[in-house]
Amino acid sequence: MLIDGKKIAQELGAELTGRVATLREAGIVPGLAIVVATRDEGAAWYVRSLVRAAGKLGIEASTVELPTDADAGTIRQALSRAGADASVHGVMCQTPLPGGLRLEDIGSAIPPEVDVDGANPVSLGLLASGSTDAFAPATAAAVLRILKHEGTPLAGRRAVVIGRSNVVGKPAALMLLAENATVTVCHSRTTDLPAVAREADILVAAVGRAGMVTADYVKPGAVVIDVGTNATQDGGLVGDVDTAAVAEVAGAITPVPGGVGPVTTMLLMSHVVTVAERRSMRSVG
Ligand SMILES: Nc1nc(=O)c2c([nH]1)NC[C@@H]1CN(c3ccc(C(=O)N[C@@H](CCC(=O)O)C(=O)O)cc3)C=[N+]21
Repeated sequence: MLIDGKKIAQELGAELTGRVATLREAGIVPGLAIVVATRDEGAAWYVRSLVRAAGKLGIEASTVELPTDADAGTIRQALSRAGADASVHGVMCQTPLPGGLRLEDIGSAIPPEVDVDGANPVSLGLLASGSTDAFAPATAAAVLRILKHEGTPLAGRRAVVIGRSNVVGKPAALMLLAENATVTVCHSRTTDLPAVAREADILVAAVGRAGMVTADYVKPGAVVIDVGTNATQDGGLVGDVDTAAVAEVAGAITPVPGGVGPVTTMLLMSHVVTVAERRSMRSVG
């Protein structure tokens, strides 16, 4: 069975429209600032998608375009400036960053309160310690949202995450752990990866290698979440999973496109709206 991420995103969008309307009635316009210091086509696509989604929902999205040779100091300054703006409820920084910079190096400039894509190491630490105040990266949050939407049991079940990045693999593993799954995190040094993956009731693929996860990685009936967004030569998009082959074995699988991506976009919006709601509650007292 293919999981319809677009439909889940639409449901989230309908719920968000109501929450934004309530805020706007109180004179609050949720605002998202996107700092862009990359010419990466995937990032450019995502920025356009975010701006479009924000527009539909009544969220004010602004982009801060930096030169592609911007250094860490320049990016950090743009992030903290956006974070200090009272009309901004969410700040995110597009990756990949220029000059080999890592998101971990600049993410600490985003105040944790408005860190809607979980880029500040403090947010990851809060997530690890079980706090619900911090935001997980939207992509990792999308993995969990899809599993919950599908009613996939998590407690006591075996989850295997392939990939250990700070933006997907690690936070997704922490969130699965918080749901009482038994979690294994695999990576490039894992021995006999297919055998480990085959133990999974829930398999999350976040490696960034097109079609790497084949049918021999999958236990019959497992739920497979494909986080990969790999550009193909003809301008298309494929995941980390060989979807057609794995769909024959899996109980359910997210396609690419139309799986994790659309849910990610909506959850980023949802995080912005949550910050606006939190701030409005505080100002009421
Ligand atoms: N700090 C940061 N956080 C990110 O989450 C982040 C980022 N930087 N930089 C760029 C990548 C890319 N990314 C995508 C999100 C959704 C789709 C998406 O929704 N794609 C559509 C299809 C697109 C198509 O067909 O071309 C889909 O999957 O259905 C794609 C790509 C988030 N990224």
